[in-house]
Amino acid sequence: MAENTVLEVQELTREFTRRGKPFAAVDHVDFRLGQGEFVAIVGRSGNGKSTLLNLITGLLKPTSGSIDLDGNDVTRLNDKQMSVVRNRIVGFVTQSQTLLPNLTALDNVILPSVLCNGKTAQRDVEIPADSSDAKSVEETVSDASSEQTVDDGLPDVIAAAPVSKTHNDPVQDHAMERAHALLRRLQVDDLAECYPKELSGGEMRRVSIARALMNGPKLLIADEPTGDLDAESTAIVMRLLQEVAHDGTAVLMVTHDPDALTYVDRIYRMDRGVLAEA
Ligand SMILES: Nc1ncnc2c1ncn2[C@@H]1O[C@H](COP(=O)(O)OP(=O)(O)OP(=O)(O)O)[C@@H](O)[C@H]1O
Repeated sequence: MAENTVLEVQELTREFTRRGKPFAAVDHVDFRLGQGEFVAIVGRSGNGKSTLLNLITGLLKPTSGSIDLDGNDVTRLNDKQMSVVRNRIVGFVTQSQTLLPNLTALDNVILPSVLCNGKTAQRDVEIPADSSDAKSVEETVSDASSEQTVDDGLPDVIAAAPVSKTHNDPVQDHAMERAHALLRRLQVDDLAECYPKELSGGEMRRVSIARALMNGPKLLIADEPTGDLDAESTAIVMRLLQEVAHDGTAVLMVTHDPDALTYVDRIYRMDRGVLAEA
């Protein structure tokens, strides 16, 4: 793998079965992304874009092929090790809304830093063989959503999280400053103390982007990050993603938005599972 490569997928294939017939949602995809590159994938609905992102983030297992993420063979990591990778190396802005309802916008943004004890990715990350306590934001969100009575009490991992109210800890103070700075850059810092239900779709989306950037990921994956944003908010988000790439993070975005495409270095098209440069 070349020295500045953050992500390399080779011959990546994922088959599903529909009405008894197998088909490849992702079909022998080869793709490389280096530090600081900003790349978009476009393609009609149902052509395999989300499946590709879920494979890269280890949320889905491939049928065949390889995925190397910052020197880690994703297909060989166990679930706990993959959680560490997801938390420290990758920031993921998902298409659907995944903010935790019981945390303020600020605490949602701080959460990834709490989950990895203030360790961030812009340095070499060692993936421990036994990461028994590891949880990624995606798993925490999924744990929280499976709680029957969300309002009665938080799941342990959230309840234990030293969120923004706890002071006098330099690591937490630093996390809080960083979270506020990200919210400011996305022009939603005045909403820091609001709960997700008090935010519009576009505001929630911007808070989610701040959360994905909290740990300074080496790879930022964004699935339709401007989906519910107006032109002005789209420009704010895209300029931020451009700056993030300029600072060295590899950015991989799936989008249908022609305005968003004007900011990227390269565009790929996904057509029936096959990826090619547009
Ligand atoms: N778990 C599954 N089982 C069977 N088929 C699936 C499964 N997940 C996705 N598919 C199919 O795989 C294909 C690719 O789906 P995918 O969600 O990756 O498309 P997409 O390009 O991201 O679409 P969109 O732009 O609408 O989000 C679709 O035909 C979809 O129906």
